[in-house]
Amino acid sequence: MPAAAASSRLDRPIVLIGLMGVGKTTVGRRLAQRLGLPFVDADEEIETAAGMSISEIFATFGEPYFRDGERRVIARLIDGSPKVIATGGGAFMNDKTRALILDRATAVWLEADVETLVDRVRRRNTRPLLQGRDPREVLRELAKVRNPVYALAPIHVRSQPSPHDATVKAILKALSL
Ligand SMILES: Nc1ncnc2c1ncn2[C@@H]1O[C@H](COP(=O)(O)OP(=O)(O)O)[C@@H](O)[C@H]1O
Ligand SMILES: O=C(O)C1=C[C@@H](OP(=O)(O)O)[C@@H](O)[C@H](O)C1
Ligand SMILES: [Mg+2]
Repeated sequence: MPAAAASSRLDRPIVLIGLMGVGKTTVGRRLAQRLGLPFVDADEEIETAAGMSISEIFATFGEPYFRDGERRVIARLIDGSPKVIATGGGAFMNDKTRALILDRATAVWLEADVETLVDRVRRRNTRPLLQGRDPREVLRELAKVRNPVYALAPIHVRSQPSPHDATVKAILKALSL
């Protein structure tokens, strides 16, 4: 791609979407470093704004309240200035949030098979949707419902096995950067 077209990719925020454990937060941070752009994790922003963890928000106010806060936070983050934004796995499922991302950002769907995700979510057991349930079963169900919606993103990248930098490289290639 010509340099001008490639750099226009960076005029808008890059937004990572995909299932829990695929690497949006960790890979997003490294991608931002590599591009010299700010990095923001939407879940962390929500936690800071609420003064509570995601689990506490779900337990105290319920998922619909969280989704509304998530939509408002992402709307604020997509302010046009170039940056890398990692979303939580459910953000792109909200019609308004998705419309906003597709309209004002470059959405990158990071995908991995369910067995890889199960292995990765084991490392941090704070995700409320996985509490008290078999993660494999939940992730299989979510993949079935969500993957066709994630597929609306213009860019699709398979998460590579460690090191994370291989995934960063795959994203840069897909973005022609
Ligand atoms: N490409 C990768 N290879 C190996 N482990 C990874 C990779 N990407 C992410 N991980 C690991 O998987 C776990 C979940 O990653 P995280 O960034 O929190 O995912 P998400 O934000 O999509 O839920 C973390 O322990 C992270 O280090
Ligand atoms: O898939 C989801 O609905 C969720 C994913 C989580 O973020 P990660 O995808 O970063 O784990 C977090 O937003 C919340 O637990 C809900
Ligand atoms: Mg995350």
